[in-house]
Order: sequence, then structure tokens, then C-alpha cells
Amino acid sequence: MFLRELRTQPGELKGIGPRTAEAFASLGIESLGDLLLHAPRYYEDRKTEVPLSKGVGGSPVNTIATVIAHDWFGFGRRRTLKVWIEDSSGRAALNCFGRNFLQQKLPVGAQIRIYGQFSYRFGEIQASSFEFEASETPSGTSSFGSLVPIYPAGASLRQGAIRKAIHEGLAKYIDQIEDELPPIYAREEIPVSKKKQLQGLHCPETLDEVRLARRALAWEEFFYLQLSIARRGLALRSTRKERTTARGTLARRVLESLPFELTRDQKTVLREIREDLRGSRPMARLIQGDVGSGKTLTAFLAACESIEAGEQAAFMAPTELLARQHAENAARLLEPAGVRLALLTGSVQSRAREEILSRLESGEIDLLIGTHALFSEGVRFRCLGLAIIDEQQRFGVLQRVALSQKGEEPDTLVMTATPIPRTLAMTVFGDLDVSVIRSMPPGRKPVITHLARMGREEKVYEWLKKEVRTGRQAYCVYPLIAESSKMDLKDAEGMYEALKQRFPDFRLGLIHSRLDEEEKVSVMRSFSSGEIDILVSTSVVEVGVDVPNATCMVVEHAERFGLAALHQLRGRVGRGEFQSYMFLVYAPDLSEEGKRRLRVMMENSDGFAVAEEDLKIRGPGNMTGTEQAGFLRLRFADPAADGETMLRARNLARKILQDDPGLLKPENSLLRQVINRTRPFEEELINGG
Ligand SMILES: Nc1ncnc2c1ncn2[C@@H]1O[C@H](COP(=O)(O)OP(=O)(O)OP(=O)(O)O)[C@@H](O)[C@H]1O
Repeated sequence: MFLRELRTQPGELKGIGPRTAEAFASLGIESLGDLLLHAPRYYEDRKTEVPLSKGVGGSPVNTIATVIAHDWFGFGRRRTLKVWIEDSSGRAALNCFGRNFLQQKLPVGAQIRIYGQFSYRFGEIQASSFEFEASETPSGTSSFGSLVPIYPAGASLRQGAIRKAIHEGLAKYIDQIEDELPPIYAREEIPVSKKKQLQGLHCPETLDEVRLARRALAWEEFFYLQLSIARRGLALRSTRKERTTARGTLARRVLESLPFELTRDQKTVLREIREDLRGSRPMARLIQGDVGSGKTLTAFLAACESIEAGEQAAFMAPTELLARQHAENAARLLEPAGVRLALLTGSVQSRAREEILSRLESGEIDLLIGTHALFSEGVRFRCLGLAIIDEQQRFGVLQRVALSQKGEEPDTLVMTATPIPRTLAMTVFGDLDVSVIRSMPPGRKPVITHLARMGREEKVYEWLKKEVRTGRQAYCVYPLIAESSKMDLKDAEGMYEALKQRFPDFRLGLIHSRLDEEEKVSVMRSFSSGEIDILVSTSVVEVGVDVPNATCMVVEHAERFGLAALHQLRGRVGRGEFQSYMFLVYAPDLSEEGKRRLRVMMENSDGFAVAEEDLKIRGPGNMTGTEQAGFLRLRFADPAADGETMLRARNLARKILQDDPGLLKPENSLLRQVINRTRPFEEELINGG
């Protein structure tokens, strides 16, 4: 049996009641397979015996000693038991704070094993934090004498309970668990059997065993992941596509109407897209480019190509606000060139929706812009040729697939402004070709970023006033929508009122996610057209909002926002010809690390640099694939930390599929079996998000 097929629930094990089973479930452990893959956080060495006199200071140690006396200190209710112990090297005191009942459990004369943190205080060796057991405890139930794994446990599970369940599970099933990867592929990367891996993980003799087990388990995850991705990529690229190519006439007409030229990178990306569109296979391409680098425009021009070739294009944005903004821009740019477009979001209902759907089906709409409503039921294209997806990370891979299914293998173009470390790109976008827009449109001045401590907002507001007086506009962003009794933070609603008082001559607007769509749209429209001077908001304006006249971005409680979010917010200004400013107002008690993060914003204007610094500060461990990629449940593999391994796994996966796309060769039969049986894993990959 393969480990991932082990569906027995922990509750079926002896001695695990419904409460414990529930606690396991809250850790994501629903089956014995999950349980046996529950990775320890670290191991305590309760094996190497250290004499009492040598174990002082530093980390906890393991020792064997005899109880020689009981003693008491303190008075009344605070009277505390002190147990004296001794070995051949010396004696020490165990301070039993709150545990006076140990008097019975540690009788004079008893021989015990102790695991504790000893220090030298008041002229004696002491430990206040310790665990113990009788030295003759039978080894099966002992938590001493070995490397003891310490597991992620949550609030309601004790380490002992987890250990016990895992040991039971292992005892019951270990002999039935088979290796999953054929040795011809895995010998080098996985030198030990699955049985040995599980033993090495949960009951290792040495730390080397742990390392070997973890490496093997991580490798296997990388390999399956890359095999799934490679298989999908293969499926995508093996279908052929009939092409009636465009000449670029429509795109040229649009370009001629623009007051500017495309940047060099925009031109390159457009050329790459055109080549894809001429190719015999459907395009699957990602455009990565910093905020405001001109991705959307490039995507519109790509749409022109498909439209000119007689097909339809769909453009999916992550929010209704953005879908509307894109639709308005498209109307301005593309309609004069003859493109027929429509907007479809959740709030377009009944008659209007029906009319759009029927025009779409009869081919009277060339470009449909919208939210995830685009792939809802009833949306039928006459001939969907190109699916454009903005800010992919907000959608799952599923949505990408779902939108593609509205056509016959349409070309897909995904856009993201979030800089993704290369190794992560291999997971999230592993099946896509990548184009990068690095240069900014000419004349853009990098946004100047200032930090200000809370209490010094006046200066910031003065600056804001000056900017607005010269005709510019500003954003003021807050972490909360409304006042919260739990958190002492400024909120958008409250600050909207306060700033109205502070700037009686200016026109203020308020926007946040709790407003209904109509209201949001109308506020945004007033801001775009210059009828609002200062827009007070939450991070709803984070992604994609495009108002070139806005030059001032004030973020209060900046320490509450992630660096990626701050960088996105900063992208809302500096989108026109004017010098723009960002002010990050932070709480006075900010930690050193917090200050360092904000300084990164001050010193770097490039999104990739910000992401890299972010990675350095947070450390790769915190930026695992699981967190970033959302839908991948990797327990041992860390794409950010171990890109090299992933690359090797990818190469192997690709090579195997290249030689044998259907995994039909005899040496691949086990692999085929695994991949087919571990379907849930792949489905997880596709369905998550
Ligand atoms: N080559 C160019 N020269 C001058 N301005 C440009 C150029 N390309 C795009 N722009 C303008 O720059 C602004 C940003 O462009 P666009 O919205 O396409 O960027 P984006 O990368 O999609 O931004 P975001 O990631 O913030 O959504 C728009 O106002 C657009 O008209």
C-alpha cells in the first residue's frame, strides 16, 4: 500500500477518542497517512547521558540520578518543594514550582531519568524546568533514551498524545507501506526505503537518519509536484491549434492613437506573444512586470491580435473595481479602433446579463472583460481565442483552467505584478513561459518614500495639503475599515471624518470593501475624474487602480502591511509625469525588524529588490511554497529554500515524460500507478487557490 492511500482515521486507533481526533483534524491530520507525514519541528536529545556537573548552562540535557533528600523554601502558600538529586559527578536541586505533589512521585532513594535545563545559581546546580521518569520504565513507553521528536501541536494536543498515536500507527502499518518511486529514478535521491524514512522521521537513532529521511520525503514531494506540472504542460502543448493569423493592423491602429510609444520591453513581450499566437500550439504565457510597467496595455494589444484573427478575447480581473477600470480603459483605447466590448461582473444581472450573453454567443462581442463571473455557467463564447488573467495569484490554477475551458484550448496570458522568486515561479507558474517587463515608461520618476513616526503626522498632512493645492490628488490608507475595540488602530471611517475636519477646503472620498459595488464604482469614478482630492481607503486600492494625477500616498500604521502590499500601494502613485511621494507612518513602539522592513521600502523602488529583501528578512523558511503558492501542501519540500533540488526533480520529471509521455513503458508502470492513485494530490494542485 502507498502511504497516501492510508485513509484510516486517527480516531480508529486504539486509545484515541473523538476529542483527540478532532484536535488532530484541526492540524490538518485527517488520516493515518497525514499522521505519519506529520513532520516534527525539532528533536530533543534524550539519549546522550550528561553527568550533572557537566550539564550546566546552554540547552537542556539528559541525565540519570538518585533522589537523596526533600527540602522546602518560601512560606505559606508559596512554599515550594526542592528535590535534591545526585550522581557520581555531583548533586543538584530540582525546584518544583507549582508541583509540590512531586514529593510523592520522587521519593528519596528513587532512581530517575531527567531531562532538564540546569544552571548554576546561588552556589548550587538547579533546574526549574525538567521532565523525568523512573529509570526502569520499559523502553517502549519511555520518552527517554532516544532522540525525541517535538511536533507542531496546536493548543489542545499534548506531545505525548501525538507521539503515542504515531507509534501506534507505525506499529500497525509500517510493514504494509510500499516504496512509491521506482528505484531507477530515485536511487540517488532516495537511498532509503519508505519504511526507513518513516522510522528516521519519527524514531531516529541519530540526526543523520533524520536528515536522510527528510531529504527523501522532500524529494518525493518535489518530484510529484513537478511531474504533475510537467504533465499539465505537456497536455497543453500537445494540442494543435488552427491559426488564421492577424497582420497586426488592429493593434497598429490602437498604437497610433496613443500619445506615447511602447517601451522596449513592451515591444519585446508583444513580439513574443505574436510568435506564440502564430505557433501551432496554444500560448501559455505569463507577463511579469512591476506595478505600472504597462502590462495591461500590452495585454490589450495581444487581444487585438486575436480579435483581428476573428476570435474573441476574455479579460479576467480579480475585483469588480478593477474589471470596471479595465473596461473603461479598453473603451477609451480599443473602441475607437472598432473593438466591440462588454463588461460582465456579478452585479450585472437579469436583462443586461442576458443581452451580453446572447451577443457573446453570436459573436457580436470581441472582448469580454469581467471578474470570475466570466467562467460562470451560461457564459458561452462563439469562439474564445485568448483568455487574459490579471493578478493570477488571487485566482487558483483552477480558475485559469476553467476560463480556458470556455474555448477550445484558447491561448492564455497571465499577468502578475508580484515579483516571484524564480523557484516559486516554477511551482505556481511551472507550466507557463515567462515574459518580463523590466523598464518603466519613460519620464516616470521613482516615487520618493519617507518614513514618519506616529505623532508627527502633521508634517505629512502639510505636504499633502501642498500637493493637493497644486492640483494633484492623494490616497490615505488605513489598516481597518471601522473602529475596533480589540485593536488600537486608526480606521478609514474615523479618519475620513477627522481628515474632513482637518482639510475643510478639500473634497474627500471614502472607499472600502464593505461599500456596495455601485458605491465603490461611483467613488472611484469621482476620484479618477478629479472630483475627489483625497481618497481615504483601506487596501482595496492596492491592486491596479490607475489614476495618474494622484501623487501622494499616505499609509498610516504602515507596520501593519506586508512589504508586497506596500509596494502595490506605492504603485498607485508615480503613474504620471509628476514627482510622487509615499509616506509611511509607523507606530512609535515599532521593533527593529519592523523598522528594517520599512527602510527596505525607503531604499528600494524596484519590486524585485523589495521582494528579495523581504525574503532575506523573513528567511526562506517563512516563505515556503505552501504560504506563497497557497494551493500546494508541501510538508517537507521548501521551494524557496531548496530550489536546486526542485530543479533536479523538474528535470527528471520532464525527461521521463519526454521519453514516455503516457508513462506506458514497463519501467514507468509503478509511476503511472502512483500518479493515478495519488490523483487527490494532483486534484489538490488544480482545485486549490
Ligand atoms: N509605453 C508607455 N509610455 C507611457 N505610458 C504608458 C506606457 N505604457 C503604459 N502606459 C501608461 O502607464 C499606466 C500604467 O499602465 P498599465 O495599467 O498598463 O500598467 P500595469 O503594469 O498593468 O499596472 P498595474 O500592475 O499597476 O496594474 C497607464 O496609465 C498606461 O496608459
